[in-house]
Amino acid sequence: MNITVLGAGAWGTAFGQVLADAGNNVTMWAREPEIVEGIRDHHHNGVRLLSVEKLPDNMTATGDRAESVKDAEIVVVAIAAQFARVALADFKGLIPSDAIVVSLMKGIERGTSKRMDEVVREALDLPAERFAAISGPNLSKEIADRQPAATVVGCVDIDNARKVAAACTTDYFKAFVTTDVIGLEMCGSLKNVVALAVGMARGAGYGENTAAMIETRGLAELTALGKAAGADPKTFAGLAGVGDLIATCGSPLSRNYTFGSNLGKGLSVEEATRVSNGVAEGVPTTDAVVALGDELDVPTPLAYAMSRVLSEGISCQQMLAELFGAEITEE
Ligand SMILES: NC(=O)C1=CN([C@@H]2O[C@H](COP(=O)(O)OP(=O)(O)OC[C@H]3O[C@@H](n4cnc5c(N)ncnc54)[C@H](OP(=O)(O)O)[C@@H]3O)[C@@H](O)[C@H]2O)C=CC1
Ligand SMILES: O=C(CO)COP(=O)(O)O
Repeated sequence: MNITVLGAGAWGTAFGQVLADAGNNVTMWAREPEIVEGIRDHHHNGVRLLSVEKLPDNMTATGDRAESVKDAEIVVVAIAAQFARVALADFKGLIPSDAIVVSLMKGIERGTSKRMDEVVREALDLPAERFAAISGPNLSKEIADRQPAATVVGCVDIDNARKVAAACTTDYFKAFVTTDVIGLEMCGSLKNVVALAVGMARGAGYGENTAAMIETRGLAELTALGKAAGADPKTFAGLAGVGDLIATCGSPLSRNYTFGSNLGKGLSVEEATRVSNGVAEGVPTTDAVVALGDELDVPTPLAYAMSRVLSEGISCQQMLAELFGAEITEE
């Protein structure tokens, strides 16, 4: 198939390699000429994915929007979530009317509290059956190294989910399918907030018990919010839920975990942002989760505590104290 990836960041590029390994013709669209030339002329992304020396031959790049998508059967969006709406507006009318649009993004839009399925569909005026989300424990560097991994493709039209899954299946990358798009979106976005908190506790020197407490309470919070938003609770026990929590909350390869860890070590939000190796989606998503919780009448103590860390600079100890009320409650 002809597949275009919009955004040649770490995951966009690594996923582009998966698609190329699966036998597709892959075109990367990037706005930076240095990245376009690197991929097109040298099969290398020296800005965002240095660990891969040579990207596959069936992978090229362009900075021209119309050219990038003109023959695309699948268009994959891998742009930092808060910029997806504005970036996609420039592609409206250019994407072939039968192409499936796939989002790799894990975030909630600040200001609107909308999930990426909502943002992408609104920006491109796309019917639900032509939208798919991909989410799972997918740390980009490990997948770029072709380590075995799995993910979940979600689309309300299961045949289209299968089509996308087939297009990204290789001997090291396995894709499952679901119709629970909302569940995938909620899992991927909310686990980043949990990873910030776990990273912060780790950076402050706390051990396994504290990490397990935050991950478990975080899972309960994202499950409650997801259910209220219309997700299938089963999704939260799968690869995109527990699976991604384990990967992201346990690895320094995660930008969210590392961002939190730097806060726990005493860096300010500005300092942690400066040293971040790519976008830490949990940072802008935290406030959006609190707003969504208010909207859906679901308590979000973890997201609220992290929002106070990010806006008021409360300590790790204060953040953890915020997770629980004074009264004794059932788990
Ligand atoms: N890295 C990972 O392991 C995984 C990431 N994800 C998700 O995938 C998404 C992308 O992540 P990743 O590739 O790693 O992030 P990076 O930080 O490496 O890259 C972000 C990408 O967004 C682009 N971008 C930012 N602002 C704009 C804009 N205004 N217009 C156009 N493009 C823009 C950047 O372009 P430029 O280079 O020009 O700034 C870059 O291509 C995120 O939502 C993330 O949560 C999901 C699973 C795994
Ligand atoms: O989503 C991810 C792994 O599944 C990547 O996490 P980060 O965005 O924190 O690096």
